[in-house]
Amino acid sequence: MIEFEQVSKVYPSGQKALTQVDFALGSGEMAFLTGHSGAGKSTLLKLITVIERASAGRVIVNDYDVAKLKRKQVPYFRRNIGMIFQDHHLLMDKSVFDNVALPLIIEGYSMGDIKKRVAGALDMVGLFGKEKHLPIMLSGGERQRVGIARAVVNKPSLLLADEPTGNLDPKLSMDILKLFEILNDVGTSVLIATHDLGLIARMKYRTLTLKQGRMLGGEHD
Ligand SMILES: Nc1ncnc2c1ncn2[C@@H]1O[C@H](COP(=O)(O)OP(=O)(O)OP(=O)(O)O)[C@@H](O)[C@H]1O
Repeated sequence: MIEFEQVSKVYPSGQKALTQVDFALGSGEMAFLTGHSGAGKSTLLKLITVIERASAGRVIVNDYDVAKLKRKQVPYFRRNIGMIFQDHHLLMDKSVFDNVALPLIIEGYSMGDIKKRVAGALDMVGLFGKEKHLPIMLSGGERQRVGIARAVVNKPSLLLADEPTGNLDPKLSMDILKLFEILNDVGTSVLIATHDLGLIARMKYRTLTLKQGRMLGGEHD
């Protein structure tokens, strides 16, 4: 599903973000990615989604060697990856329905299909009935769940989350992680970048640790 072979990333400023990183995330696996601020977590996720490209090494995602993807192939490649952000990146002037429907509209689904899938995604995150609300009318945890519904509405095989619980209290954080578990149970691969060691400790998943751009060898439960 994801394979990094000796991957390094140096930004044009000269800043080294990742150095010779090797790791693999298998199909259907769920893992945490952790490390101090500036360790390279966001950069690693950006290499997977081809927001950034590696300076050296090989990144393979869903059987694609991403270095070989042409710029115009990237949007198609990304359809199979759901992305969740700490600050949810919702369109604040659009309803919950419109926010969640966005990936399907871009992909050209029919309105009938869109309604069915959006309803299913909102049901899964416990927001059924809130389609017409604007994000401003929702709590922080609810907004985050709208972001999750949007990320999974087109049933991607891989879900990436960058500090998805950063602004949430422990109870809400746990609720969000339980949602990831539900998605993982139906076969979605999930990689969650987080600082929240307390959260990691409470879950029994593999943990990948970055330190100053290097992946530490020992993986622990
Ligand atoms: N666009 C960029 N241009 C130059 N340097 C960058 C850029 N993005 C990140 N960096 C640098 O690369 C290093 C890794 O940053 P990255 O955002 O991947 O870390 P992180 O582990 O996600 O940190 P945080 O937990 O604080 O979000 C840092 O030194 C950062 O300053």
